Amino acid sequence: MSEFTLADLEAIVHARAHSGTADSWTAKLYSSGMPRAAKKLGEEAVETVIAAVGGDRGELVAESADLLYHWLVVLTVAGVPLNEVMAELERRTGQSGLAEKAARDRA
Ligand SMILES: N=c1c2ncn([C@@H]3O[C@H](COP(=O)(O)OP(=O)(O)OP(=O)(O)O)[C@@H](O)[C@H]3O)c2ncn1[C@@H]1O[C@H](COP(=O)(O)O)[C@@H](O)[C@H]1O
Repeated sequence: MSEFTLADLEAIVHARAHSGTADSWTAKLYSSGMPRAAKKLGEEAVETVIAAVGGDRGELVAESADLLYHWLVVLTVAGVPLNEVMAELERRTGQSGLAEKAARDRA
């Protein structure tokens, strides 16, 4: 099992985004701004869906990696730290998704 975490990848993305290096995809995408970064994220999301529906495990793993990487780039462009998303996920751990939806529907 890999011990590499999303926090590790976030640190790499931050460093590369601000590196100004010409041969860095991250730096290129970061400097092109949110519309381009978000478009890439959307493409990777669709490719992940296609892989999931297609039932190819290897493709699903590869597309999921593309998706998470591009999601971290979008968070970086937006200035949202991964930790903030993790805190929101942690906040939700006390409640089931169905209970949360029912509470919203009642409101
Ligand atoms: N995890 C990734 C990662 N996943 C995907 N990609 C790049 O994302 C780009 C777009 O992926 P696509 O599958 O859409 O490829 P494509 O179809 O050729 O792209 P388009 O021509 O459609 O834009 C490709 O250049 C991929 O190499 C990534 N680029 C970087 N990382 C991580 O970021 C680190 C720093 O990378 P650089 O910033 O490039 O140095 C790397 O060491 C990795 O850890």
